[in-house]
Amino acid sequence: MAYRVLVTDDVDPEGLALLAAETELLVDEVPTLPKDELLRRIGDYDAIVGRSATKISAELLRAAKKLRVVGRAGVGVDNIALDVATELGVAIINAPAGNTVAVAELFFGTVIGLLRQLPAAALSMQNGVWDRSKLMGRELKGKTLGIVGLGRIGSEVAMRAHAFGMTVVAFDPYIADERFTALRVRRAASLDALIAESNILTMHVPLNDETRGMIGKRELGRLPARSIVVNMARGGIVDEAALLAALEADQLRGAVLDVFTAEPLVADSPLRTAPNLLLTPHLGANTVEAQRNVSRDVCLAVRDALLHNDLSKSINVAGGSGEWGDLQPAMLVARRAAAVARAVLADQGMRAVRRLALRIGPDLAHGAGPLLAAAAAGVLEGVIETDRLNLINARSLAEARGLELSVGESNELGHPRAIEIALAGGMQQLAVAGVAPEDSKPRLTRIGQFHVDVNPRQTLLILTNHDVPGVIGRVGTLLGERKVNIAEYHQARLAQGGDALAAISVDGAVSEETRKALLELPDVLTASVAHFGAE
Ligand SMILES: NC(=O)c1ccc[n+]([C@@H]2O[C@H](COP(=O)([O-])OP(=O)(O)OC[C@H]3O[C@@H](n4cnc5c(N)ncnc54)[C@H](O)[C@@H]3O)[C@@H](O)[C@H]2O)c1
Ligand SMILES: O=C(O)[C@H](O)COP(=O)(O)O
Repeated sequence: MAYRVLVTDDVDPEGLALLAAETELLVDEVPTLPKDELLRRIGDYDAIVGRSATKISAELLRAAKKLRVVGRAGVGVDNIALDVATELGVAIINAPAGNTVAVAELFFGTVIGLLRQLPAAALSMQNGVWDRSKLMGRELKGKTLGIVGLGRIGSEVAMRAHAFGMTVVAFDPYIADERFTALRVRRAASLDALIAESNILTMHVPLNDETRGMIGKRELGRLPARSIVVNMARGGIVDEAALLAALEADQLRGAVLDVFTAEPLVADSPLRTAPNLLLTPHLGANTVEAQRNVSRDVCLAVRDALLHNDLSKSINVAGGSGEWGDLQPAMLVARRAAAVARAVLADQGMRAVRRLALRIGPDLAHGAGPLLAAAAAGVLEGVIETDRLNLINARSLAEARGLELSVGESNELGHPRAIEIALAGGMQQLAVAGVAPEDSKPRLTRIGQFHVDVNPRQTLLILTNHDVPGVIGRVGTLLGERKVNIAEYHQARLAQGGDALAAISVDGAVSEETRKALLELPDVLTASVAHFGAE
């Protein structure tokens, strides 16, 4: 089956070639499309790859019935309706690291340009003028640089600032002290404290409800006299009207803006003629190297998501960034253990699951988010009507049905890569456990109190019976007569002559009629079937 990928917004050809090289991917490259045209065409596509110029709105996502992946060749995803994408199970993949250096270098280029009046100097030379006295500049050395947001770009700016002999201070409540120490950056106790000492204040945070309008009239008024403000992150983080007023009042030495509340900036914007304001048309990521990097990164991840269902680079799987190679078997165990627990409880009359508690061994602690999503998917599969149940939307779909989800690390599961799913509702509960060792196949190891050892392949039959001779033979004969092939048969009991449980892994499906026939056999007490969906 071929997947169709729509590419907009001038994405670098090196990444696109990686997509086009796959026979199962059909790539259509178009210029940035007007909203209505994109809306009309999007229904045909499994993936879209673009940059910030294409708005991936809620309306667009709801119209995109086949869409599985949105690839963003860059960092910012404020042009994408993330909540709706998550609800619909559409993976959002960006390229977070490829353009970091490009922005950091533009920061120094523009700030030095502003301090040394380079735009005015170049213009004067073009106009035949030679006037050095009007073009007196200032140095970076000895100035205090205040960085808001010590993430990828903020860090690269900090490292380079040391080379210029600057004092570097930053405000970022989400970054640990160790990182500040490693970068030799002093932590400001608050944004106000940072502002109070910054000769140059630069923003490197995402645009969100917390950061919109973060630097307004009040904050600009608290900067030391003759400071510089730089915004290369997103338009709206620095209030444009307040900045304009401060520049016109000669309150600041100057400012640099690379990003704007509305892009492209309208031709008659008052910002274009504001004094001491150096403007660039969103050039932060516009280097050959950065565009090549982000295009390659995002196209590889989009390819893997479409062709190999690898969602590890998707930013809307909770806690899911990073490598998932070692997590895949554990996710399979989590999903299948949850499906088994749900099937067994449903046959005991408990259909409305209220709580899902996941416990994981210490070696899986890094995968808590994706493993919880996998478990939620296991509880929901076959129960809810959706053709897009996946690791992206499973948690929100489960929570929307009133299911409480929790995850915790435990050393008491008997294996560092063990997984236990406990489902509860009403008075009933059941725990199903398994392991995903690094060197052997994933197994289910416990169903309720019964110790089993079975590889959860296509379908698992779970029978309880009296522990008397002859049951295994009768079950085997019945399944054989109905052409159900047994892959593994694991019988467990708590005590001789008591109740026993059989975990029977079979190829293909087991019909409801076969399940009922099993229940008719002497000494069989319950029969549950867990059909596992696609991995
Ligand atoms: N101009 C351009 O072309 C261009 C290019 C790349 C990135 N960007 C923008 O730059 C910004 C930063 O990119 P990045 O790759 O460094 O992101 P990042 O996620 O690595 O870093 C962002 C940092 O902001 C911090 N942060 C979040 N909220 C905060 C708050 N309220 N106060 C203080 N700190 C806060 C986070 O803890 C994080 O460390 C993004 O908005 C991105 O879209 C612009
Ligand atoms: O968020 C980003 O990566 C930058 O703002 C670059 O955006 P662009 O890809 O539209 O140039």
